[in-house]
Amino acid sequence: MVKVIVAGFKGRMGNTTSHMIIDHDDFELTCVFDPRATEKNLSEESEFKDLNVPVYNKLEDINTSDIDVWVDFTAPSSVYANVKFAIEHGISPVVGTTGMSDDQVVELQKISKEKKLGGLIAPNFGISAVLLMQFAQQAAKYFPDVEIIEMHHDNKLDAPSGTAINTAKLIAEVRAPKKQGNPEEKETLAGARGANYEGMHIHSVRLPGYVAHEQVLFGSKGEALTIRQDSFDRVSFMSGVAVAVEKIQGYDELLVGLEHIL
Ligand SMILES: NC(=O)C1=CN([C@@H]2O[C@H](COP(=O)(O)OP(=O)(O)OC[C@H]3O[C@@H](n4cnc5c(N)ncnc54)[C@H](O)[C@@H]3O)[C@@H](O)[C@H]2O)C=CC1
Ligand SMILES: O=C(O)C1=N[C@H](C(=O)O)C[C@H](O)C1
Repeated sequence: MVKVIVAGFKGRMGNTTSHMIIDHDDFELTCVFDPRATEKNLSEESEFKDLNVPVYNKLEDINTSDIDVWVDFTAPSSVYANVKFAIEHGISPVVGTTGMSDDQVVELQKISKEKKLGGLIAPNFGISAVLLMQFAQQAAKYFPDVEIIEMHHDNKLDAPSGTAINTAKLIAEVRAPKKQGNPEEKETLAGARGANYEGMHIHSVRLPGYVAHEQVLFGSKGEALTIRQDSFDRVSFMSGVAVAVEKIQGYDELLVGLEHIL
């Protein structure tokens, strides 16, 4: 039985993940954490009324003695401190929260390596997004002119999305830096061309009704290729989270990308 804490359990992803952990035969929801929580036990919530799961709202109060895996769906401002805390207490992190800097990820990888502790940061747990990133990397070898459009619900805190940044990073591994478009182009409205990652433009759309969607557009002489994925529901991320929770203790370093454990 894998003993799991869900950080950010009061949020959209944290709630969906808590249900998945509870329903999974091989996982036990040991406790949950969210600074927004006022209850002391999950049983105080009607949807969890038959459970006995301690609730924490302060990091330093968490009883870390019997937790194997820390699932984090919190916020860009808190994820680094949470994951560092987990690693320092020998708990394998499975991290979906986006918005960490490259330096923060490198620092966490260093601490994990010293402790020989398995962990995963996945910019996206959806298989459609993992495949989109792989297909996009493959296509970029032949189509170096590319733009990324990511579309999300309007409560999202970070832009561009972690998935869009990761897509651009994967493409950059196979594509020489390139300035796209007309060298003389000028924005008559600031931001019109979006963010720029090594010459690739990334556009962020935020709209009510959307969940998580991405398009990668490639253009060449007389032809174009568009790759698109859609997460219509947050359950789409759960099989990826479950695989990570199940397997992550078998590794001895902090990996980035679900594809490394599939
Ligand atoms: N990797 C993936 O596949 C996915 C990643 N995400 C990412 O997960 C994160 C959470 O997304 P949502 O659930 O939509 O956000 P949300 O805003 O619904 O939930 C975040 C929760 O974290 C809590 N929180 C804030 N600070 C905290 C802390 N220090 N410790 C513990 N909990 C804390 C908040 O009170 C809130 O309940 C975002 O960064 C989002 O981009 C979302 C969907 C899929
Ligand atoms: O905030 C979200 O919702 C999502 N965040 C992740 C990201 O930033 O890429 C993953 C997915 O797109 C949903």
